[in-house]
Amino acid sequence: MPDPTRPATGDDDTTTPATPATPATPATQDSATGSHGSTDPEHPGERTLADPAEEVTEINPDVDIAPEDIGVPVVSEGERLLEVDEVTLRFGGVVALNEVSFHINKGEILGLIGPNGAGKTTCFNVMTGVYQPTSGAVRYLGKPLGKRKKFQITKLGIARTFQNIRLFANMTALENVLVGVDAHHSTGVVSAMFRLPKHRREESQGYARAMELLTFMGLDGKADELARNLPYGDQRRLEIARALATSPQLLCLDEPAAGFNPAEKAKLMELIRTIRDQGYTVLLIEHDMKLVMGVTDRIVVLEFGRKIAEGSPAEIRDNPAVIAAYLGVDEEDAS
Ligand SMILES: Nc1ncnc2c1ncn2[C@@H]1O[C@H](COP(=O)(O)OP(=O)(O)OP(=O)(O)O)[C@@H](O)[C@H]1O
Repeated sequence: MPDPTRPATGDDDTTTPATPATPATPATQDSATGSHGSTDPEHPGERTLADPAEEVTEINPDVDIAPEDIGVPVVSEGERLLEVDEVTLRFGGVVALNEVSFHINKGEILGLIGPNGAGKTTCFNVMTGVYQPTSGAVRYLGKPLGKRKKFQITKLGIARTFQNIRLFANMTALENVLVGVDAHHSTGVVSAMFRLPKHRREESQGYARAMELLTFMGLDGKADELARNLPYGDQRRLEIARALATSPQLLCLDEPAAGFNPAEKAKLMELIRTIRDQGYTVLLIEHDMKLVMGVTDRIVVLEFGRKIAEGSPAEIRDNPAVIAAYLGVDEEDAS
């Protein structure tokens, strides 16, 4: 389970191949209090959680942010994009994932839910190369991810955000998105040093792409602000923009609504739907049931590392095993 107090170093960040020169400042929520609009003691005056009084940034849904061609095969709408096949992952005696199988079709929004410690984040970590499964396989576009490293998986078209925001806090909003764009650029150090034409072309295209994504998110006016100075909700949106900058086929969002007030959650639902409508497939871990039920096409439920249910939001809502898992009672008592 990720440490909520951990700094935003980008250590296991699939979208951020480089570590910034200046150590990033944590942009994390106060999980101990769960309070809204709190401040980071090291940076008085900076918000770390969405403030209910804060105006919610409006997105610009008409800006074209469809994934760019990054040279990987693209499957058609409704075809299988990713498959988790009998994946088991052990941490010593802890079986974090126990023969878990499910798949994600191109163009859908799939919810991955379950009580605390169910294995959701571990599942993301297996899908993004942070961990290798003890047994089983993850197949993307029909091929096993095998021992691919995080940056290789990013290049294949899988991007993620984190439960606890991991922006480069001392870089601007624009620079954070440019890091994502750079993930699939092909020119190397020599090209950059001599500013060869191909490098200059990639640079200006990357800048345009990053600005498009910021505009889509409603953050273009804040492009030059340091990530650490952005309101909490904008930091969350910026993290999504950075993930989209890698032009993924599959976008994995790990609790994107954590710390959000109801107005922010409503806007987030609109954002997720719009992202899907622009051609992305979305895998969503989220504890907020209203949001999950309202935005997903299908839901997979984990409990103690096992898949206990899979189906439409309506099916999941009425599933006795799911109700029991959430209420902590026996299935019979829940039915
Ligand atoms: N690196 C690790 N080393 C040892 N155990 C781990 C590690 N990562 C996760 N676990 C354990 O694996 C299980 C699943 O954890 P995971 O974080 O995937 O759950 P989760 O469903 O994401 O929970 P939450 O909703 O609280 O984030 C837990 O028992 C957790 O303690």
